[in-house]
Amino acid sequence: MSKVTVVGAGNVGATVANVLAHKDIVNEVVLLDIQGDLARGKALDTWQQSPIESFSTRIKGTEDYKETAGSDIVVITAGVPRKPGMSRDDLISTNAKIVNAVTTSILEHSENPTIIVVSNPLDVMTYAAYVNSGLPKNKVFGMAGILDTARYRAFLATELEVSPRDIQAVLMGGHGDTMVPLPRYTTVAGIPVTEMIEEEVLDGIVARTKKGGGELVGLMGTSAWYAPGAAAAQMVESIVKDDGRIFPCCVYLDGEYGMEDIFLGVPVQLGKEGIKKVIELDLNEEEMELLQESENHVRGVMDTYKEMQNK
Ligand SMILES: NC(=O)C1=CN([C@@H]2O[C@H](COP(=O)(O)OP(=O)(O)OC[C@H]3O[C@@H](n4cnc5c(N)ncnc54)[C@H](O)[C@@H]3O)[C@@H](O)[C@H]2O)C=CC1
Ligand SMILES: O=C([O-])CC(=O)C(=O)O
Repeated sequence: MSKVTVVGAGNVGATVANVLAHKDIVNEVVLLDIQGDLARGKALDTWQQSPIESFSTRIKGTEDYKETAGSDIVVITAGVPRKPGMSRDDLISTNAKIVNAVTTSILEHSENPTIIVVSNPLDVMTYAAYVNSGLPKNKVFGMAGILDTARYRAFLATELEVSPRDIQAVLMGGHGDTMVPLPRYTTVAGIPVTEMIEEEVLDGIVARTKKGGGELVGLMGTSAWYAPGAAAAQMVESIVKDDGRIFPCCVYLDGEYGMEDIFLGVPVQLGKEGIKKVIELDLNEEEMELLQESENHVRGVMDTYKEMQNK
C-alpha cells in the first residue's frame, strides 16, 4: 500500500484527497498547503467521513514537507486558478514559481516519487516539474486528458441519452482550446459514434469540449474541481493497482508522433512505474495537422516559461 501526497488543499487538491480516501486503495494521504490550517481542517473533515463511508485511508493535513517523506506518488495542485476572462496560459508567471518551489521541496523528502501535475497551464507546468525534478520521463506527467475526455463523454451521453460508461474516446494535444478530440476513435458500446449522431451535432460537442474548462469558469467565477479531482485520483488508482489501464495523459514526447522535448496529451498505459507505454495512433492528415497546431501553441507557452527562467 502506498503513501500519496497532494500539494495544494484548495478546491482541486481537497477533492483529489477526498476521492482517494473513498477509494480506500492507499495507506496514507498527506494534504499539504502553505495554508496549514486549511489543509489540517480539510484532512480532518475528510477523515471524519471514514466511519460513514467505510474507508480506512489515513489522511493528514500539514504545511511541513517533512510529513511528506517517503511519498510514492505526489499530486501537485498548488497554484492559482483562472478567473473569467483569463486563459490558462495567463497563470504562468505565478504558477511556474509555485510548481518549481513545490517540486524542489518534495524531492528533498522523497527520493523517487511519481509526480502527477495538475496546476495550469498544465503542459508547461508538467514540463517545469520534469526539468526541475530531474526524474525520468516515465515518472512525471500531467492530468488533463482524463478530464477533457470525461467532459466529451458526458456531453455525448446527454445528447444520445446513453450511459456515459458506454462511451469510450481518445483526445490528444495540449490542455487548452487547441486540444484535439478524435471522433474517429470515439465509440458508443463499440459502435462508431459517427453512426449514432449527426455530423453537425458532433461538431458542436467537440467545440464545447475544447472550451469545457472555460464554460465552468464562466458559471462559477473560478475553475472546476469535482471532475478534475476525480480524474487525478483515477490516475493514482491505476498506478497503485497496476491494472494496465489506458488513458490520455500529458507526457514527455521523445520522438513519438514526430515530436520531441515537449509535454503533450497522448494515450498511454499507466502502471506501477508511472508511464508504462506511450501509444502511437495512426493519425490521418487532418488529425495530425490539429495535433501539430496544438504542439505549436504549447511550444509558444514553453518559450515564455524558458524566458522567465533565463531572467
Ligand atoms: N489540469 C487540469 O485539468 C486542471 C487544472 N486546474 C488547476 O489546478 C490549480 C488549483 O486549482 P484550485 O484547486 O481550484 O485552486 P485553489 O485556489 O482552490 O487552491 C490552490 C491552493 O494552492 C495553495 N498554494 C499556493 N501556493 C502554494 C505553495 N507554494 N505550496 C503549497 N500550496 C500552495 C493555495 O494556498 C490554495 O489552497 C490551478 O492552477 C488550476 O488552474 C484546475 C482544474 C483542472
Ligand atoms: O479551465 C481551467 O482553468 C481549469 C482547467 O484546466 C479545467 O477545468 O479544464
